[in-house]
Amino acid sequence: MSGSEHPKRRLRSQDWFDNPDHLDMTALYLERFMNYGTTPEELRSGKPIIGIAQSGSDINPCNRHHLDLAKRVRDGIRDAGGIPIEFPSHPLFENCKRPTAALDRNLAYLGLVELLYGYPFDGVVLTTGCDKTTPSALMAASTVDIPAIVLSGGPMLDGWHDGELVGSGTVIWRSRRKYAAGEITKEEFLERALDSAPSVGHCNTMGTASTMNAMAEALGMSLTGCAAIPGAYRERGQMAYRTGRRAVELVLQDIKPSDILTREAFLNAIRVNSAIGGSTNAQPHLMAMAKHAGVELHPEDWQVHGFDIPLLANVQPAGAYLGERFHRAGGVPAIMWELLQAGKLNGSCPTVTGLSMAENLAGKEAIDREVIKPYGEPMRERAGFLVLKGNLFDFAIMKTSVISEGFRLRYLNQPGREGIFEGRAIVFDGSEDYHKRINDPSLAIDEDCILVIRGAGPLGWPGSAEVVNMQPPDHLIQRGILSLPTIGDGRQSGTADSPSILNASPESAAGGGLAWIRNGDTIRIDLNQGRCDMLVSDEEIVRRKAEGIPAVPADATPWQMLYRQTVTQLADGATIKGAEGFRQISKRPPRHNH
Ligand SMILES: CC(C)(O)[C@@H](O)C(=O)O
Repeated sequence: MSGSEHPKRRLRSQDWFDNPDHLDMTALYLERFMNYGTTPEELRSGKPIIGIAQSGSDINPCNRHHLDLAKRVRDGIRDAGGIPIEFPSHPLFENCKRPTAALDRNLAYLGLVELLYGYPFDGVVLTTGCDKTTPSALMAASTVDIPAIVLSGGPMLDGWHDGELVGSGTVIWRSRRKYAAGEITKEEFLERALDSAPSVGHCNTMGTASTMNAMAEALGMSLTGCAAIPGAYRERGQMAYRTGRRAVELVLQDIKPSDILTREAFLNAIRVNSAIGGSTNAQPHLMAMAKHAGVELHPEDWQVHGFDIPLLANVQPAGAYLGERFHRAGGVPAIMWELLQAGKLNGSCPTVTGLSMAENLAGKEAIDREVIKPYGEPMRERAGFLVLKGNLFDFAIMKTSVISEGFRLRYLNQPGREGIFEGRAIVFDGSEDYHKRINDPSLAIDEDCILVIRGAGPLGWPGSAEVVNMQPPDHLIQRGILSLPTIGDGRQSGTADSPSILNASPESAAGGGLAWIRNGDTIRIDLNQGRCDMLVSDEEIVRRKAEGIPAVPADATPWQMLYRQTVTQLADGATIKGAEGFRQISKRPPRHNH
C-alpha cells in the first residue's frame, strides 16, 4: 500500500507543531527548527516526521558511512511524503571502547529512549552496524513503540592477504596462534589484521555485527535482504532509500514494533542464528530485546528451538567465506528460505514490509550452494547452542558450530565417554591475570586442563568482556594443541572459533559458582546431560564461601556505578533492572517543557 492511499490520522508530532490548546508551546517548539531552514509550513503540514537515529561518527567507524547513507534515507522519506530529522545516538565502538562497549549498550538504549520519547517523532529509521548498535536501537524502539525500521550499514568488503581470505576478528585469533607457534612475525601479524578491513562497513565475518543485523532481519524489523549487503555496494544506498520510503508508510499504516516483535519472531531469530553460525552474543542481546518487547523468552529456548538446526552458512568463523560471497549467495533471505521449506520457520510472522515473512521470502532460494547449503546437506548437523548448568553456574552456552574435528576427537569423542570430559581447572581472575600467568611453567598446563576466567561478567568487568576465548600456553600451541576447553562468566567475540562455555550466569562477582572454584579442582563437563560441575563437595564450597567473592575493579566512572547498581545477568540479557516495565510509552505523551 502506498502512503497516499492510507487515511490521514492525527500524528504524534502534531502535538508539538499543531497544538491549538498550547499556542505558546507550539510557537516555542517550531521557531528554532527554522535555524537550519526548515519552514513552519513543512512542520505544520501533518506530514510524518521521521527521525534518523544516526549511529555513525568518527568513533563508530563500522557505522560511519551512515553519515552518507542518511542522505539517501532522507531522499526516500521526502519522496514518500515525510520530513526527515537526523540526530546522533550514543556511539558503540566494539573494538576500541574500554573497558568494553558492552557497558554502553544500556546507556545508548537509555539515550535513544529519551530522544524518541521526548522529541516530535512519528517514526524512526534505526541505523545499525557494529554489534550493540542493533540491540540498543531495537530495545529503545520497543520501549517507545513508534513505527521503526532498521537500516543496517552492512559488512566491509572481503579481506585478502597473500591470496588468502582474512576475515575480521577471526584473522586476529588465528594469527595470534600462528605467532605463538613462531610461524609469523609481529609485522605479518599486524598486516594480516589490517588487510582484513578493506572498506567501510562492520566485520565481514559472521561476527556479532553481521549476526545482530541478521537478527534484525529475521525478526522482521528490516527490509528483506538488508542485513548482508556490503557497506560499499551501490545496493546499500538503494536499500537506504527504500528504507526511508518505507518508514513513512509504516507511520501511515501505524505498524509498530509491538506488532512485529512476537515470541514467534524471536524463535525464528534463534533458529536463523544457528543456521548462520551466528555469534554467542546474540543470546544476551535477543534476550534483552525480547524483555523490552514484553516477550517471554527463556534461556532454554536456545537449546529447545536452536540446537537441532543445522549450520547452512559457509562463512567464517564456522566456515570459509566472508560477507561479499554470503550476500551474493542470497544472504539472510536465502538462509530463511531453507528454514521455511524445512518447516523450521514461522512464515506467518508480520514484518516491516507490511507482508508476512513467508511472503517476503518467496523466490529467495540461494544461488551459490558453496556458500549457502541446502537444509538437507548442511555444513554440520545440530549446530546451535548447547545450554549448560551445574554447580558452577545456572546457565551458560556453548557454540557447537565452531567445534573443530580435532577438539571433538580429543575431548568429546572418547570411546564409551562421548560428550563427557574431565579436566584440571586453571583459574584466572580477569584477563590481566590470564596474560600474566598463561605461560607460567609452574601451572603445568597440559591438554587435560580447562581454562577458567572469572570477573568478566556484567558486574565484574564491568560490562562483560569478550575474553573467554583464551588461547592455550605457547608450548601447547607449538605442539599443535590450538585450543583447550574454556569456561567463563564473560563473553567471546562472535568472530572467535573457540568452543568455549560462555556467558555463565550468575557470574562470580554476583556470588555464582565460579567464585568458589580453585586452581587444580576437577571440572566435569557432560554435554549429554547439559551439565558442568566442579567435583568439589558442598561442605568444601561452604568453607570457601567464607573467603569471600574474588575482588573486581572499583567503579571508575559514574556510569559504571549506576550500571552495576542496575544491571541483570547475561542469562537475562544484562538489561537494566525494571526498565522492561516501561513499554509502549509513546501512548502517554510527555509533558510540555515550559
Ligand atoms: C570482533 C569483535 C570486536 O569481537 C566483535 O565485533 C564480535 O564479533 O563479537
